[in-house]
Formats: sequence, structure tokens, C-alpha cells
Amino acid sequence: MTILDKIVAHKKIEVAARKEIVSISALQARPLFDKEPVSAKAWIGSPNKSGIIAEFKRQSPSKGLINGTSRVSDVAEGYFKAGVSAMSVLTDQEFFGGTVDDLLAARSVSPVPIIRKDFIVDEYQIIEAKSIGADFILLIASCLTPAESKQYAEVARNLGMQILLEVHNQEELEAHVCDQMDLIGVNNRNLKTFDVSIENSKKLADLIPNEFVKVSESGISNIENIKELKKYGYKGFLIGENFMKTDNPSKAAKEFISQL
Ligand SMILES: O=C(O)c1ccccc1NCC(=O)[C@H](O)[C@H](O)COP(=O)(O)O
Repeated sequence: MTILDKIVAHKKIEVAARKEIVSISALQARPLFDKEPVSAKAWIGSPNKSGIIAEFKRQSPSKGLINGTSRVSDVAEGYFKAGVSAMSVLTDQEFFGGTVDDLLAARSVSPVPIIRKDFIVDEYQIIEAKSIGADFILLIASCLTPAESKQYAEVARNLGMQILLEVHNQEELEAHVCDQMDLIGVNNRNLKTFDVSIENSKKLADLIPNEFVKVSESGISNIENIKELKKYGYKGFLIGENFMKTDNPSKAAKEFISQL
């Protein structure tokens, strides 16, 4: 069983339990449900912005504890002031130590597009994402069938949110890309070995149709990586650990962005 299999199995149980506690109509009644989402495609694809999607990540299966002290609201405000193009908030508790309250806290201090970074396996999570003020959602090809990817993307679109489709290889890309997606992310982390290599983004770049904003995800640790990835057409760069492993993630993001 891979780590992704374990995460997905746990997620299905978790979502079934949450549905029993908070109904869909209760989610739809929350004040943030009616907030107009900000366009991630516009912010991340803009040549006038940094393209950095800075993540709030306390822990991960590959690294264990990364940051047990930073407050999400401080980091979110700092990331915004540092000039990020978007923020990623991990809301998975079991494997990443995140919560939906983290996203709510980030939302309350930051106007940048915020992605609910989770393992979406049920429409309920998309409605929940809207109810906590997320602007876009992540769909991970390796957790879904192509039909599910398309169906969940339609649900998100109908709620005004955009979709970042994450792929690891050519097969996933060819099977899951469809008109309903907005941004295509190539994950540089091999989820079997946890090795990271930006070569994966380079390898798949030309296979991503031009209408999608290209995002490179994971293992980005220096400015040289960004310069290299830009040559391959990448506009978005998802960075978690490189900022979160420091005492002051938003200061690290500010220093990083100032060098772009
Ligand atoms: O980060 C992990 O260990 C991980 C394990 C299993 C599934 C997903 C995982 N990471 C999620 C992410 O997508 C990363 O948090 C994100 O791309 C940022 O990566 P990094 O900059 O390397 O922290």
C-alpha cells in the first residue's frame, strides 16, 4: 500500500464522518460560501506577479515535523506582504497536521487566491472548500479516475472556484486533462520514494496544452530552480518546506521573492 493509498483510505472515512456532523445545507449557509472567488489563473499567470504559491505546511509524510510553532495567520499575512501570487493551505489533519480552521485563519488576513490543499475524494469537500473561503481547489490525478476529475472540476466551476490538476507523469496528464481544468501542476515528488527532482516538470512541460497555466510543485529550494522552470513555460511555483522549515516562513518568502 502506497502512502497515497493510505491517505485516500483515511480520507474517505474522515469525510463520511464529517458529513454526519455538518450537512451540505449547513455548509451552504456559512457566510463565506457566498464570497466571490479570486482568479488563481489571473494572479499566478500574470507576468507582473511573482508566481510563487507559498504553502502553510506543519508536517508531511516525507519529512515529519517541519514547523510546530508558526501561526497560520502570521504566515498568511506575511506571505501576502512578501508578494506571493497565491497561498496553499493544507487542510488534511491526519498526515499534514492541518485543519479547515487554518484556511479560515489565512482567509481572514489575506486577499491572495487561496487553494484548499487536500486529497479530494468527494464532492462534499469541494462544497466545504467554498464554505471556508477557498478560491481554488487541488485535484490529484493519482487519487481519482478521469471521470471523477472531470466531475469534481465541474462541481468546483459551478461554485465559481478554479481547479489545479496535479499530475506525476504523462499517463496521468493525458488521461485527466480536460477543459474543466484551469491550472496544471506537475508534482516533482515521487510519492513512492519521496525523492524530488524538478526534472519531472521539465520532462512534462511540452505535453501541457498552452491554455492551462503551468505550475511546478514540490522540491523547489532556490532561485536557480525558478529560472530554469520558467524556460519551460512554468508560471506558478508551489513552495512549502523551503519556507516552512525556517523560524520565520514569511521572511524567507520575502527574501526569496526579492531575488526573482
Ligand atoms: O510532502 C509530502 O511528503 C507529501 C507526501 C504525500 C503526498 C503529498 C505530499 N506533499 C504535498 C505537496 O504537494 C507538497 O506539500 C507541495 O507540493 C510543496 O512541496 P515542498 O515545497 O517540497 O514542501
